[in-house]
Amino acid sequence: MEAFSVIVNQPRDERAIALIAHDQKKPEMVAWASRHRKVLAGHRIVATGTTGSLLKREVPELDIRLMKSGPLGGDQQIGALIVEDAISLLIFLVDPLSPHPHDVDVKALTRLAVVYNVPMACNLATADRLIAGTA
Ligand SMILES: O=C(CO)COP(=O)(O)O
Repeated sequence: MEAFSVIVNQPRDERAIALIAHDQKKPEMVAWASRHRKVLAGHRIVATGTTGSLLKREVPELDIRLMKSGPLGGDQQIGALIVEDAISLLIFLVDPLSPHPHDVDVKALTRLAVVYNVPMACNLATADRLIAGTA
């Protein structure tokens, strides 16, 4: 996949920031990305399908590679990028109050972020602190 091949095998400082939000958290993700667009615009970004499409429309200055939608394997694709050392930061705004058919994929992705020691934010407070520490 083209989106994959332009992200893997990058020098470490060109690794991508991964952005994902569950449906109830998508408005928060758009507002967060908009608030931090100056920092984000200096990075490659990879996102799951629906989150990324929304961000492309609402924050057009961002360079976003779209993966599949989460329920169709997008979380797993981003997990694979973590394994390839292609992700510098994972911002995953999860909705803990709704059921998700692909819950096992969500767990697998967050597990890989822990295994590979990728800085990961699952809520806005942590996302703000992580991006503040990103050049
Ligand atoms: O479901 C998701 C994460 O588990 C997000 O996927 P979308 O961005 O395609 O909605």
